[in-house]
Amino acid sequence: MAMYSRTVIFSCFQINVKMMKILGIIWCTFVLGYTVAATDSPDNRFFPEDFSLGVATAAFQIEGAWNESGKGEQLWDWWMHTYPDKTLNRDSGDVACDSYHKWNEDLELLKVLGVNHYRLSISWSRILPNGWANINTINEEGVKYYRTLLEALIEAGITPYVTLYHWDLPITLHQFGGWQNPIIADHFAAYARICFELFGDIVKNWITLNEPHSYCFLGYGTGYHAPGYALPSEGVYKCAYTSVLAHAKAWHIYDEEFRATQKGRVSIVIDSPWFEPLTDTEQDREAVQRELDFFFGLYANPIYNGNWPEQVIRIVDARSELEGYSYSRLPKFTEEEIQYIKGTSDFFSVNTYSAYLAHHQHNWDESIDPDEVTYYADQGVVNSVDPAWASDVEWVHKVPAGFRKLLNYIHNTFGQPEIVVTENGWAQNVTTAGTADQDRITYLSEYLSALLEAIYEDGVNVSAYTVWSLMDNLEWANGYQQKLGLVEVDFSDPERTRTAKDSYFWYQMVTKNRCLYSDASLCI
Ligand SMILES: CCCCCCCCCCCCC/C=C/[C@@H](O)[C@@H](N)CO[C@@H]1O[C@H](CO)[C@H](O)[C@H](O)[C@H]1O
Repeated sequence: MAMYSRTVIFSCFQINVKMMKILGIIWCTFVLGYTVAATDSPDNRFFPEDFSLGVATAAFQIEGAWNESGKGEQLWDWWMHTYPDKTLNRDSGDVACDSYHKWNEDLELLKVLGVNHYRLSISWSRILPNGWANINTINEEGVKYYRTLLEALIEAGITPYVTLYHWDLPITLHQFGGWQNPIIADHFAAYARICFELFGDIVKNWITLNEPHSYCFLGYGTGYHAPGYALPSEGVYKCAYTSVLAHAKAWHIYDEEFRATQKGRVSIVIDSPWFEPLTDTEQDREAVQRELDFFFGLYANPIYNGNWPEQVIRIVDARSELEGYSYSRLPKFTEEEIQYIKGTSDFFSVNTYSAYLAHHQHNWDESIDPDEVTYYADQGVVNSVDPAWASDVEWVHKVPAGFRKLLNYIHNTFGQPEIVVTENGWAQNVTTAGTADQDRITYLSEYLSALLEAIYEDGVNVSAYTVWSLMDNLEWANGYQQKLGLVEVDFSDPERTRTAKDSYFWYQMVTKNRCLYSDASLCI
Protein backbone atom coordinates (compact mmCIF):
# COMPACT_ATOMS: atom_id res chain seq x y z
CA MET A 1 0.00 0.00 0.00
CA ALA A 2 2.80 2.39 0.87
CA MET A 3 4.53 1.74 -2.44
CA TYR A 4 1.31 2.28 -4.36
CA SER A 5 0.62 5.56 -2.60
CA ARG A 6 4.10 6.84 -3.36
CA THR A 7 4.04 5.90 -7.00
CA VAL A 8 0.91 7.81 -7.75
CA ILE A 9 1.47 10.72 -5.45
CA PHE A 10 2.82 13.30 -7.85
CA SER A 11 0.44 12.81 -10.68
CA CYS A 12 -2.28 13.10 -8.07
CA PHE A 13 -0.96 16.50 -7.07
CA GLN A 14 -1.68 17.87 -10.46
CA ILE A 15 -5.14 16.36 -10.61
CA ASN A 16 -6.73 15.80 -7.26
CA VAL A 17 -5.43 16.79 -3.88
CA LYS A 18 -8.47 15.24 -2.21
CA MET A 19 -7.53 11.88 -3.66
CA MET A 20 -4.05 12.28 -2.15
CA LYS A 21 -5.56 12.77 1.26
CA ILE A 22 -7.60 9.61 0.88
CA LEU A 23 -4.51 7.67 -0.17
CA GLY A 24 -2.67 9.02 2.84
CA ILE A 25 -5.46 7.90 5.14
CA ILE A 26 -5.45 4.42 3.58
CA TRP A 27 -1.68 4.31 4.06
CA CYS A 28 -2.03 5.30 7.68
CA THR A 29 -4.66 2.68 8.36
CA PHE A 30 -2.80 -0.24 6.83
CA VAL A 31 0.83 0.70 7.35
CA LEU A 32 0.87 2.84 10.46
CA GLY A 33 -0.82 0.24 12.61
CA TYR A 34 2.41 -1.64 12.16
CA THR A 35 4.58 1.48 12.39
CA VAL A 36 3.23 2.60 15.72
CA ALA A 37 3.62 -0.86 17.15
CA ALA A 38 7.26 -0.74 16.02
CA THR A 39 8.05 2.49 17.86
CA ASP A 40 8.68 2.63 21.54
CA SER A 41 5.30 3.48 23.14
CA PRO A 42 4.73 7.01 21.91
CA ASP A 43 2.95 9.39 24.24
CA ASN A 44 -0.79 9.08 23.65
CA ARG A 45 -1.77 12.62 24.56
CA PHE A 46 -3.19 15.08 22.04
CA PHE A 47 -1.14 18.14 21.19
CA PRO A 48 -2.65 21.24 22.82
CA GLU A 49 -5.40 22.75 20.70
CA ASP A 50 -3.42 25.73 19.41
CA PHE A 51 -0.14 23.82 19.07
CA SER A 52 1.35 24.33 15.62
CA LEU A 53 2.93 21.50 13.61
CA GLY A 54 5.11 22.44 10.67
CA VAL A 55 8.06 21.80 8.42
CA ALA A 56 11.03 23.95 7.40
CA THR A 57 13.31 24.73 4.49
CA ALA A 58 15.79 27.50 3.66
CA ALA A 59 16.23 29.52 0.48
CA PHE A 60 19.72 28.45 -0.59
CA GLN A 61 19.06 24.81 0.22
CA ILE A 62 16.02 24.47 -2.05
CA GLU A 63 15.57 27.37 -4.47
CA GLY A 64 18.33 27.02 -7.07
CA ALA A 65 18.04 29.74 -9.76
CA TRP A 66 21.18 31.17 -8.22
CA ASN A 67 21.66 33.90 -10.83
CA GLU A 68 18.16 34.23 -12.24
CA SER A 69 15.61 37.03 -12.16
CA GLY A 70 17.98 39.66 -10.81
CA LYS A 71 19.32 37.71 -7.83
CA GLY A 72 22.80 38.78 -6.70
CA GLU A 73 25.61 36.39 -5.81
CA GLN A 74 25.81 35.34 -2.19
CA LEU A 75 28.45 33.78 0.01
CA TRP A 76 27.59 30.12 -0.64
CA ASP A 77 27.25 30.61 -4.42
CA TRP A 78 30.74 32.08 -4.39
CA TRP A 79 32.12 29.44 -2.01
CA MET A 80 30.84 26.47 -3.99
CA HIS A 81 31.92 27.94 -7.32
CA THR A 82 35.36 29.05 -6.10
CA TYR A 83 36.27 26.08 -3.89
CA PRO A 84 34.22 23.18 -5.30
CA ASP A 85 36.29 20.59 -3.44
CA LYS A 86 35.15 21.93 -0.08
CA THR A 87 31.70 20.43 -0.65
CA LEU A 88 31.11 16.68 -0.75
CA ASN A 89 30.79 15.40 -4.30
CA ARG A 90 31.54 18.97 -5.53
CA ASP A 91 27.80 19.65 -5.25
CA SER A 92 26.37 23.15 -5.59
CA GLY A 93 23.12 25.01 -5.01
CA ASP A 94 22.81 26.22 -8.59
CA VAL A 95 19.65 24.17 -9.10
CA ALA A 96 19.10 22.49 -5.70
CA CYS A 97 15.42 21.39 -5.52
CA ASP A 98 14.58 24.02 -8.15
CA SER A 99 11.94 25.40 -5.79
CA TYR A 100 12.26 28.81 -7.38
CA HIS A 101 10.40 27.29 -10.33
CA LYS A 102 8.57 24.47 -8.56
CA TRP A 103 7.27 26.34 -5.52
CA ASN A 104 3.67 25.48 -6.33
CA GLU A 105 4.51 21.76 -6.24
CA ASP A 106 6.04 22.34 -2.80
CA LEU A 107 2.89 24.16 -1.78
CA GLU A 108 0.77 21.15 -2.77
CA LEU A 109 3.05 18.94 -0.68
CA LEU A 110 2.50 21.24 2.28
CA LYS A 111 -1.26 21.31 1.81
CA VAL A 112 -1.56 17.55 1.60
CA LEU A 113 0.77 17.15 4.56
CA GLY A 114 -1.71 19.23 6.54
CA VAL A 115 0.85 21.36 8.37
CA ASN A 116 -0.15 24.42 10.35
CA HIS A 117 3.00 26.36 9.54
CA TYR A 118 5.87 26.45 7.07
CA ARG A 119 9.24 27.90 7.99
CA LEU A 120 11.05 29.29 4.96
CA SER A 121 13.76 31.87 4.43
CA ILE A 122 14.15 34.90 2.21
CA SER A 123 17.32 35.15 0.18
CA TRP A 124 18.80 38.57 1.02
CA SER A 125 20.46 38.89 -2.41
CA ARG A 126 17.21 38.07 -4.21
CA ILE A 127 15.67 41.16 -2.62
CA LEU A 128 18.82 43.34 -2.55
CA PRO A 129 21.16 41.95 -5.22
CA ASN A 130 24.15 43.89 -3.90
CA GLY A 131 23.26 43.59 -0.26
CA TRP A 132 23.17 47.32 0.33
CA ALA A 133 19.80 48.72 1.22
CA ASN A 134 20.80 52.36 0.88
CA ILE A 135 22.36 52.48 -2.57
CA ASN A 136 20.52 49.73 -4.27
CA THR A 137 17.17 49.32 -5.85
CA ILE A 138 14.98 46.50 -4.68
CA ASN A 139 14.78 43.55 -7.09
CA GLU A 140 11.08 43.49 -7.93
CA GLU A 141 11.23 39.96 -9.37
CA GLY A 142 12.57 38.67 -6.06
CA VAL A 143 9.83 40.50 -4.18
CA LYS A 144 7.21 39.04 -6.51
CA TYR A 145 8.51 35.50 -5.96
CA TYR A 146 8.21 35.67 -2.17
CA ARG A 147 5.00 37.69 -2.25
CA THR A 148 3.31 35.10 -4.46
CA LEU A 149 4.52 32.22 -2.32
CA LEU A 150 3.56 33.88 0.97
CA GLU A 151 0.10 34.84 -0.29
CA ALA A 152 -0.47 31.27 -1.52
CA LEU A 153 0.51 29.92 1.90
CA ILE A 154 -1.90 32.24 3.68
CA GLU A 155 -4.61 31.33 1.19
CA ALA A 156 -3.98 27.66 2.04
CA GLY A 157 -4.27 28.37 5.77
CA ILE A 158 -0.56 27.70 6.39
CA THR A 159 1.15 30.23 8.66
CA PRO A 160 4.54 31.35 7.35
CA TYR A 161 7.50 31.59 9.74
CA VAL A 162 10.01 33.66 7.79
CA THR A 163 13.75 33.63 8.43
CA LEU A 164 15.56 36.71 7.16
CA TYR A 165 19.04 35.23 7.21
CA HIS A 166 19.75 31.53 6.71
CA TRP A 167 23.50 31.84 5.99
CA ASP A 168 23.34 33.40 2.49
CA LEU A 169 25.18 36.69 2.98
CA PRO A 170 25.32 38.88 -0.14
CA ILE A 171 28.86 38.58 -1.49
CA THR A 172 29.42 42.35 -1.38
CA LEU A 173 28.99 42.26 2.40
CA HIS A 174 31.30 39.29 2.73
CA GLN A 175 33.91 41.45 0.99
CA PHE A 176 33.62 43.83 3.94
CA GLY A 177 34.62 41.01 6.29
CA GLY A 178 31.16 39.52 6.70
CA TRP A 179 30.17 38.79 10.29
CA GLN A 180 33.65 39.77 11.51
CA ASN A 181 32.74 43.39 10.82
CA PRO A 182 30.14 44.95 13.16
CA ILE A 183 28.97 47.23 10.32
CA ILE A 184 27.18 44.18 8.90
CA ALA A 185 24.71 44.56 11.77
CA ASP A 186 23.56 47.87 10.26
CA HIS A 187 23.24 46.38 6.80
CA PHE A 188 21.21 43.50 8.18
CA ALA A 189 18.93 45.89 10.04
CA ALA A 190 18.31 47.90 6.87
CA TYR A 191 17.48 44.72 4.95
CA ALA A 192 15.17 43.58 7.74
CA ARG A 193 13.31 46.92 7.60
CA ILE A 194 12.72 46.44 3.88
CA CYS A 195 11.35 42.94 4.45
CA PHE A 196 9.03 44.15 7.22
CA GLU A 197 7.78 46.84 4.83
CA LEU A 198 7.35 44.45 1.91
CA PHE A 199 5.85 41.43 3.64
CA GLY A 200 4.87 42.44 7.18
CA ASP A 201 1.20 42.80 6.29
CA ILE A 202 1.01 39.01 5.84
CA VAL A 203 4.01 37.68 7.79
CA LYS A 204 3.49 37.72 11.55
CA ASN A 205 6.29 35.41 12.69
CA TRP A 206 9.80 36.63 11.91
CA ILE A 207 13.12 34.96 12.61
CA THR A 208 16.08 37.31 12.21
CA LEU A 209 19.06 34.92 12.06
CA ASN A 210 19.30 31.16 11.77
CA GLU A 211 21.75 29.44 14.11
CA PRO A 212 24.49 32.05 14.61
CA HIS A 213 26.47 29.38 16.46
CA SER A 214 26.64 27.27 13.28
CA TYR A 215 27.72 29.99 10.88
CA CYS A 216 30.07 31.62 13.42
CA PHE A 217 31.75 28.41 14.51
CA LEU A 218 31.86 26.64 11.15
CA GLY A 219 32.38 29.73 8.98
CA TYR A 220 34.78 31.77 11.13
CA GLY A 221 36.11 29.21 13.63
CA THR A 222 36.91 25.97 11.83
CA GLY A 223 36.51 27.22 8.26
CA TYR A 224 34.56 24.09 7.37
CA HIS A 225 31.70 26.24 6.05
CA ALA A 226 31.72 29.39 3.91
CA PRO A 227 33.58 31.71 4.02
CA GLY A 228 36.16 29.16 5.16
CA TYR A 229 37.93 31.30 7.75
CA ALA A 230 39.83 29.28 10.35
CA LEU A 231 40.08 31.96 13.04
CA PRO A 232 39.42 29.83 16.11
CA SER A 233 40.86 32.23 18.68
CA GLU A 234 38.65 35.26 17.96
CA GLY A 235 36.54 34.62 14.85
CA VAL A 236 33.67 32.96 16.68
CA TYR A 237 33.43 35.69 19.32
CA LYS A 238 33.54 38.54 16.82
CA CYS A 239 30.88 36.85 14.72
CA ALA A 240 28.72 36.27 17.80
CA TYR A 241 29.06 39.94 18.78
CA THR A 242 27.99 41.21 15.34
CA SER A 243 25.17 38.67 15.09
CA VAL A 244 23.62 39.46 18.47
CA LEU A 245 23.80 43.17 17.66
CA ALA A 246 22.28 42.62 14.19
CA HIS A 247 19.39 40.71 15.69
CA ALA A 248 18.75 43.36 18.33
CA LYS A 249 18.74 46.16 15.76
CA ALA A 250 16.20 44.32 13.60
CA TRP A 251 14.01 43.60 16.64
CA HIS A 252 14.05 47.28 17.68
CA ILE A 253 13.14 48.39 14.15
CA TYR A 254 10.18 46.05 14.20
CA ASP A 255 9.22 47.06 17.69
CA GLU A 256 9.35 50.80 17.03
CA GLU A 257 8.17 51.05 13.43
CA PHE A 258 5.98 48.04 12.66
CA ARG A 259 4.65 46.22 15.70
CA ALA A 260 1.71 48.52 16.37
CA THR A 261 0.32 48.21 12.86
CA GLN A 262 1.49 44.74 11.80
CA LYS A 263 1.00 43.01 15.16
CA GLY A 264 3.64 40.36 14.53
CA ARG A 265 6.58 39.05 16.53
CA VAL A 266 10.30 38.59 16.10
CA SER A 267 12.74 35.98 17.34
CA ILE A 268 16.19 34.53 16.60
CA VAL A 269 16.90 30.82 16.08
CA ILE A 270 19.51 29.49 18.48
CA ASP A 271 20.73 25.94 18.05
CA SER A 272 22.14 23.56 20.60
CA PRO A 273 22.44 19.87 21.24
CA TRP A 274 21.92 18.62 24.78
CA PHE A 275 25.06 17.68 26.75
CA GLU A 276 25.22 14.88 29.28
CA PRO A 277 28.13 14.52 31.73
CA LEU A 278 30.34 11.58 30.73
CA THR A 279 30.74 10.59 34.38
CA ASP A 280 28.76 11.44 37.44
CA THR A 281 31.40 13.82 38.78
CA GLU A 282 31.25 17.48 39.64
CA GLN A 283 33.96 18.19 37.07
CA ASP A 284 31.93 16.68 34.24
CA ARG A 285 28.76 18.41 35.40
CA GLU A 286 30.66 21.68 35.30
CA ALA A 287 31.94 20.77 31.85
CA VAL A 288 28.31 20.43 30.70
CA GLN A 289 27.45 23.88 32.00
CA ARG A 290 30.55 25.40 30.41
CA GLU A 291 29.69 23.90 27.04
CA LEU A 292 26.09 25.08 27.29
CA ASP A 293 27.31 28.58 28.12
CA PHE A 294 29.81 28.72 25.25
CA PHE A 295 27.49 27.04 22.72
CA PHE A 296 24.03 28.23 23.61
CA GLY A 297 24.50 30.98 26.18
CA LEU A 298 26.80 32.98 23.93
CA TYR A 299 23.71 33.85 21.87
CA ALA A 300 20.79 33.31 24.26
CA ASN A 301 22.18 35.01 27.35
CA PRO A 302 22.70 38.52 25.92
CA ILE A 303 19.16 38.43 24.49
CA TYR A 304 17.34 36.91 27.45
CA ASN A 305 19.42 37.68 30.52
CA GLY A 306 21.75 40.49 29.39
CA ASN A 307 25.43 40.19 28.40
CA TRP A 308 27.56 37.09 27.71
CA PRO A 309 27.33 34.32 30.31
CA GLU A 310 29.38 35.33 33.34
CA GLN A 311 31.79 32.38 33.14
CA VAL A 312 32.44 32.94 29.42
CA ILE A 313 33.63 36.47 30.23
CA ARG A 314 35.72 35.28 33.17
CA ILE A 315 37.35 32.38 31.31
CA VAL A 316 38.14 34.14 28.02
CA ASP A 317 39.41 37.29 29.77
CA ALA A 318 41.71 35.28 32.05
CA ARG A 319 42.99 33.01 29.31
CA SER A 320 43.61 35.95 26.95
CA GLU A 321 45.78 37.58 29.61
CA LEU A 322 47.72 34.37 30.28
CA GLU A 323 48.20 33.92 26.56
CA GLY A 324 49.86 37.34 26.38
CA TYR A 325 47.10 39.22 24.60
CA SER A 326 46.89 42.95 25.30
CA TYR A 327 43.09 42.67 25.06
CA SER A 328 40.47 40.02 25.69
CA ARG A 329 39.63 37.83 22.70
CA LEU A 330 35.98 38.27 23.72
CA PRO A 331 34.59 41.62 22.47
CA LYS A 332 32.64 43.43 25.17
CA PHE A 333 29.18 44.91 24.97
CA THR A 334 28.92 48.40 26.43
CA GLU A 335 26.42 48.87 29.26
CA GLU A 336 24.20 50.68 26.77
CA GLU A 337 24.40 47.74 24.34
CA ILE A 338 23.61 45.26 27.11
CA GLN A 339 20.38 47.11 27.88
CA TYR A 340 19.59 47.56 24.17
CA ILE A 341 19.98 43.82 23.45
CA LYS A 342 18.27 42.43 26.54
CA GLY A 343 14.66 41.44 25.96
CA THR A 344 14.80 41.52 22.17
CA SER A 345 12.92 38.31 21.50
CA ASP A 346 9.19 37.74 21.46
CA PHE A 347 9.45 33.95 21.67
CA PHE A 348 12.31 31.46 21.97
CA SER A 349 13.21 29.64 18.74
CA VAL A 350 15.42 26.59 19.05
CA ASN A 351 16.90 24.10 16.58
CA THR A 352 18.08 20.83 18.05
CA TYR A 353 18.95 17.44 16.66
CA SER A 354 21.20 15.51 18.98
CA ALA A 355 23.09 15.08 22.25
CA TYR A 356 26.75 14.61 23.18
CA LEU A 357 28.66 13.52 26.23
CA ALA A 358 30.84 16.14 27.88
CA HIS A 359 34.03 15.40 29.81
CA HIS A 360 36.23 17.87 31.67
CA GLN A 361 39.48 18.35 29.77
CA HIS A 362 42.47 17.27 31.80
CA ASN A 363 44.46 20.24 33.15
CA TRP A 364 42.27 22.76 31.30
CA ASP A 365 42.07 25.14 34.24
CA GLU A 366 45.75 24.91 35.14
CA SER A 367 47.63 25.15 31.87
CA ILE A 368 47.57 27.23 28.74
CA ASP A 369 48.81 25.58 25.58
CA PRO A 370 49.90 28.34 23.17
CA ASP A 371 49.02 26.09 20.23
CA GLU A 372 45.49 25.72 21.50
CA VAL A 373 44.22 29.29 21.63
CA THR A 374 40.76 28.42 20.43
CA TYR A 375 37.12 28.82 21.21
CA TYR A 376 37.10 25.07 21.83
CA ALA A 377 40.08 25.12 24.17
CA ASP A 378 38.43 27.96 26.12
CA GLN A 379 35.67 25.53 27.06
CA GLY A 380 37.96 22.74 28.24
CA VAL A 381 35.51 20.02 27.29
CA VAL A 382 36.04 16.77 25.42
CA ASN A 383 32.95 15.45 23.62
CA SER A 384 32.00 11.90 22.78
CA VAL A 385 28.86 9.92 22.15
CA ASP A 386 27.24 6.93 23.76
CA PRO A 387 27.50 4.00 21.30
CA ALA A 388 23.99 2.99 22.36
CA TRP A 389 22.55 6.15 20.76
CA ALA A 390 21.19 5.35 17.30
CA SER A 391 22.88 7.30 14.53
CA ASP A 392 23.30 7.26 10.77
CA VAL A 393 25.48 10.36 10.30
CA GLU A 394 28.16 11.53 12.71
CA TRP A 395 26.40 14.62 14.04
CA VAL A 396 22.89 13.28 14.75
CA HIS A 397 22.17 10.77 17.51
CA LYS A 398 18.73 9.80 18.71
CA VAL A 399 18.48 10.98 22.34
CA PRO A 400 14.89 12.09 22.96
CA ALA A 401 15.47 12.38 26.71
CA GLY A 402 18.09 15.02 25.88
CA PHE A 403 15.51 16.96 23.90
CA ARG A 404 13.18 17.04 26.90
CA LYS A 405 16.07 18.20 29.11
CA LEU A 406 17.00 20.94 26.65
CA LEU A 407 13.41 22.24 26.62
CA ASN A 408 13.44 22.26 30.42
CA TYR A 409 16.81 24.00 30.45
CA ILE A 410 15.49 26.79 28.21
CA HIS A 411 12.39 27.08 30.39
CA ASN A 412 14.39 27.38 33.58
CA THR A 413 17.33 29.45 32.34
CA PHE A 414 15.71 32.02 30.12
CA GLY A 415 12.61 33.03 32.05
CA GLN A 416 10.01 30.44 31.01
CA PRO A 417 9.59 31.79 27.47
CA GLU A 418 7.20 30.50 24.85
CA ILE A 419 9.33 28.01 22.89
CA VAL A 420 9.02 27.29 19.19
CA VAL A 421 11.06 24.32 17.99
CA THR A 422 12.09 25.67 14.61
CA GLU A 423 14.09 22.59 13.47
CA ASN A 424 14.39 18.96 14.47
CA GLY A 425 14.93 15.94 12.27
CA TRP A 426 16.73 12.75 11.41
CA ALA A 427 19.69 12.72 9.04
CA GLN A 428 20.44 9.71 6.87
CA ASN A 429 23.47 9.00 4.81
CA VAL A 430 22.77 8.83 1.08
CA THR A 431 23.74 5.17 1.10
CA THR A 432 21.07 4.20 3.64
CA ALA A 433 18.42 6.74 2.69
CA GLY A 434 15.25 5.87 0.82
CA THR A 435 11.53 6.35 0.89
CA ALA A 436 11.07 3.51 3.41
CA ASP A 437 12.40 5.63 6.28
CA GLN A 438 11.18 3.90 9.41
CA ASP A 439 14.22 5.26 11.31
CA ARG A 440 12.99 8.80 10.73
CA ILE A 441 9.49 7.89 11.90
CA THR A 442 10.94 6.35 15.06
CA TYR A 443 13.12 9.41 15.72
CA LEU A 444 10.33 11.93 15.13
CA SER A 445 7.84 9.91 17.14
CA GLU A 446 10.19 9.65 20.12
CA TYR A 447 11.16 13.35 19.96
CA LEU A 448 7.51 14.38 19.79
CA SER A 449 6.76 12.10 22.74
CA ALA A 450 9.53 13.84 24.68
CA LEU A 451 8.06 17.19 23.69
CA LEU A 452 4.61 16.16 24.95
CA GLU A 453 6.21 15.11 28.23
CA ALA A 454 7.93 18.49 28.51
CA ILE A 455 4.56 20.19 27.98
CA TYR A 456 2.34 18.00 30.15
CA GLU A 457 4.72 16.65 32.82
CA ASP A 458 7.12 19.56 33.18
CA GLY A 459 4.93 22.54 32.34
CA VAL A 460 7.23 23.85 29.61
CA ASN A 461 5.51 26.31 27.27
CA VAL A 462 6.20 24.82 23.83
CA SER A 463 3.83 26.21 21.20
CA ALA A 464 5.16 24.77 17.94
CA TYR A 465 7.32 22.06 16.43
CA THR A 466 8.95 22.03 13.02
CA VAL A 467 10.44 19.08 11.14
CA TRP A 468 13.59 19.73 9.18
CA SER A 469 12.85 19.29 6.38
CA LEU A 470 9.93 19.24 3.98
CA MET A 471 12.25 17.64 1.43
CA ASP A 472 15.81 16.48 0.88
CA ASN A 473 17.96 19.46 -0.04
CA LEU A 474 21.46 20.87 -0.23
CA GLU A 475 23.04 20.09 3.13
CA TRP A 476 25.72 22.78 2.99
CA ALA A 477 29.23 21.24 2.98
CA ASN A 478 27.66 17.77 2.94
CA GLY A 479 26.14 18.49 -0.46
CA TYR A 480 23.34 16.09 -1.33
CA GLN A 481 24.97 13.26 0.63
CA GLN A 482 22.81 13.64 3.74
CA LYS A 483 19.04 13.34 3.60
CA LEU A 484 16.64 14.88 6.08
CA GLY A 485 13.46 15.31 4.04
CA LEU A 486 9.99 13.88 4.45
CA VAL A 487 10.00 13.96 0.67
CA GLU A 488 12.72 12.53 -1.54
CA VAL A 489 14.03 14.66 -4.39
CA ASP A 490 15.75 13.03 -7.35
CA PHE A 491 18.75 15.30 -7.88
CA SER A 492 19.84 13.39 -10.98
CA ASP A 493 16.54 14.20 -12.66
CA PRO A 494 16.38 17.62 -14.36
CA GLU A 495 12.73 17.73 -13.21
CA ARG A 496 13.83 17.22 -9.60
CA THR A 497 10.95 14.79 -9.16
CA ARG A 498 9.61 14.68 -5.62
CA THR A 499 8.47 11.41 -4.00
CA ALA A 500 6.85 11.23 -0.59
CA LYS A 501 8.60 9.01 1.96
CA ASP A 502 6.86 6.88 4.58
CA SER A 503 7.65 9.61 7.11
CA TYR A 504 5.64 12.09 5.02
CA PHE A 505 2.52 9.93 5.39
CA TRP A 506 3.27 9.38 9.06
CA TYR A 507 3.53 13.13 9.70
CA GLN A 508 0.35 13.64 7.67
CA MET A 509 -1.35 11.28 10.13
CA VAL A 510 0.06 13.29 13.06
CA THR A 511 -1.17 16.62 11.68
CA LYS A 512 -4.58 15.10 11.05
CA ASN A 513 -5.02 13.20 14.33
CA ARG A 514 -3.06 15.75 16.39
CA CYS A 515 -1.54 12.87 18.32
CA LEU A 516 1.06 10.21 17.63
CA TYR A 517 -1.31 7.28 17.15
CA SER A 518 -2.89 6.31 13.87
CA ASP A 519 -5.98 5.39 15.84
CA ALA A 520 -6.85 8.73 17.43
CA SER A 521 -9.38 7.07 19.71
CA LEU A 522 -6.38 5.77 21.68
CA CYS A 523 -5.36 9.35 22.45
CA ILE A 524 -6.42 11.35 25.46
C1 LIG B 1 32.69 10.56 18.08
C2 LIG B 1 32.74 11.78 18.89
C3 LIG B 1 31.84 12.82 18.36
C4 LIG B 1 31.99 14.04 19.15
C5 LIG B 1 31.42 15.21 18.44
C6 LIG B 1 31.46 16.36 19.31
C7 LIG B 1 30.82 17.55 18.72
C8 LIG B 1 30.24 18.40 19.80
C9 LIG B 1 29.81 19.67 19.32
C10 LIG B 1 28.42 19.59 18.83
C11 LIG B 1 28.28 20.02 17.42
C12 LIG B 1 26.87 19.94 17.02
C13 LIG B 1 26.68 20.55 15.70
C14 LIG B 1 25.24 20.63 15.38
C15 LIG B 1 24.80 21.65 14.73
C16 LIG B 1 23.40 21.68 14.25
O1 LIG B 1 22.58 22.37 15.15
C17 LIG B 1 23.34 22.33 12.91
N1 LIG B 1 24.23 21.78 11.92
C18 LIG B 1 21.99 22.22 12.39
O2 LIG B 1 21.86 23.15 11.33
C19 LIG B 1 20.72 22.99 10.59
O3 LIG B 1 20.91 21.74 10.04
C20 LIG B 1 19.92 21.33 9.15
C21 LIG B 1 20.23 19.90 8.79
O4 LIG B 1 21.57 19.69 8.58
C22 LIG B 1 19.91 22.28 7.97
O5 LIG B 1 21.00 22.18 7.17
C23 LIG B 1 19.69 23.71 8.42
O6 LIG B 1 19.91 24.62 7.39
C24 LIG B 1 20.55 24.11 9.58
O7 LIG B 1 19.92 25.22 10.18
